[in-house]
Amino acid sequence: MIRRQDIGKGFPLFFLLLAFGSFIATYNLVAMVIHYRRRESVNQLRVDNFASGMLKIGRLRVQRQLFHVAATAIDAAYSRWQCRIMHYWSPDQVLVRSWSDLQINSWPGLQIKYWSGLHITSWLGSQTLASVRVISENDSHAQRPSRSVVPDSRPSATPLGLEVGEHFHYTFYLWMCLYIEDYVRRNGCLRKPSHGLDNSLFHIALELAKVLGDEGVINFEDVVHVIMKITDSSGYCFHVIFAADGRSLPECFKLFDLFHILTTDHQTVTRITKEVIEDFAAENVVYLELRTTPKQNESKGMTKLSYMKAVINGIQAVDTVDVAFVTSGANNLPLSETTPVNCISNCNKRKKIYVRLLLSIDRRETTASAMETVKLARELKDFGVVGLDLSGNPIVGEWETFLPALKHAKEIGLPITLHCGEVPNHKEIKAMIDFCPQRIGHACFLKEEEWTRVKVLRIPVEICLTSNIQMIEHDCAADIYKVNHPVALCTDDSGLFSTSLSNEYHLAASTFGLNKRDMFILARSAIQFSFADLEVKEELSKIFCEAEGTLFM
Ligand SMILES: CNc1ncnc2c1ncn2[C@@H]1O[C@H](COP(=O)(O)O)[C@@H](O)[C@H]1O
Repeated sequence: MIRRQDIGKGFPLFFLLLAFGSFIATYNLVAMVIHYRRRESVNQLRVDNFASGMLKIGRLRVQRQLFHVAATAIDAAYSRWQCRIMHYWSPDQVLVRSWSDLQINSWPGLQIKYWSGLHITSWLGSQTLASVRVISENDSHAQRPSRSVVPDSRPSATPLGLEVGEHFHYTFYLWMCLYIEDYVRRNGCLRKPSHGLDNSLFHIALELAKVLGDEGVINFEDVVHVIMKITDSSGYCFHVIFAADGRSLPECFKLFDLFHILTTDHQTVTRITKEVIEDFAAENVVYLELRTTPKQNESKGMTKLSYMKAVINGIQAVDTVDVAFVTSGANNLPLSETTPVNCISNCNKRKKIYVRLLLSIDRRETTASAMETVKLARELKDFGVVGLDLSGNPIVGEWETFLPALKHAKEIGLPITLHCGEVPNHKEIKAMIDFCPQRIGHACFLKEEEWTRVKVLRIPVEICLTSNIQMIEHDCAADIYKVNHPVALCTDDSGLFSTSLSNEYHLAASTFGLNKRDMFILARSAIQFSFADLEVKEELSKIFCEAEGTLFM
């Protein structure tokens, strides 16, 4: 028999549960409304087929600044519940190629099966997620399934992450909260998982780093953390892979050094170049200024010239889009094996991308080596090389070392862009501004008076929002944008920072408060600051003109 007293005792608990239930229901409702509002506003900016392409942001609904990968090692009810919600909220699941060849070495036995991007709204908050399926070998399936045994098909209609099929023992949830960066660098653009791990050079980087570690060339343990940014947390979330978060500047340069050891053979250089261009073209980028440091590597028979030939071969190897990179009169140049690739025919059917190259002088170089790069740039002027860049670890090297080469470049009419103010070295910042380069990049640590001079001299600024998060924090980027100072959005090292140009525009839209037309104008204005010749600039203007008609009819 239930006593009156007991009923009285149960009441507070009942109300508590009722209140909690109502809270969750209200939260979900509000989160859902906010999510769809956001989604609508982003969809207003959707310009997937935008001929000029720079603004393709439809797929980006990323609000957070960091990139996390959380992994569940169990097929618990909680995970299932989350998967259900993930599935429910993801009418537009995206399958990003098969990752089935990936083996993550630091997790022996795991093989990624597939990946898909999702959006989740729950009491945990509204987030963009992705699910990665991996296969374990550490179980009754002692043999690693061969490719044919593991079909590459996308998941069936069952909610993602729920089917614990023959080979599925783990479900990974990726809290994909990408963040922003800026201009394009070849090695920094090594493909990352989001582009398909079959091709991931990060994967190769790990493999090769292991080999080099075994050979005693590097200390594997030192670099593996930088490559994978491993963070071990307890419980069901046990890993973070390929995270872009928290990589410090010195770590970035450690990674660059590793890339250089790993990728500095002709074949890899060609491959990376091709992939970078394809990735940008896939984003509808119509003009790509790719910068790279010509490298010498005696053990591989590599000279700065042969390095550049490998880059040019990479440009030529692109077959998914038409690439225009060779200027007229190229036939007399020293690269006899390079055939000009241009897209005159079929342009309406195939995407076309203009690719131009900037040769970087690394801050570790000597004056003589910098001078060699300038001469090479002049030699390759008709092979898409349009200018020079000074980059590299900002705490290494002296401005005076590179000055003679840069002065020479100026004299022979090669445009120059400088990594300026990546660290607060005001003596150098002043000298760089006084040099009056055609553009500066990064500009994270400029003082008020330095900004004033940049503005007075109208030196265009390459804004790399992801890479230079300080520019957002200190409102510099928004400030210079608002006063109509010439700026160009760039990606810096898209692979390293897990970004894309679309992502940069998306970020700029939220940082600067841009609407679709503002973004269009911002993208178009970059034409004048590009180092392309007049002919290309006119072509680009035409593309934008056509796009304007389509976009703002
Ligand atoms: C964080 N922002 C940055 N600041 C300064 N230098 C950077 C950079 N990002 C890239 N590089 C420079 O570009 C090289 C990689 O491309 P390449 O091997 O030349 O194609 C790096 O080694 C570094 O020197």
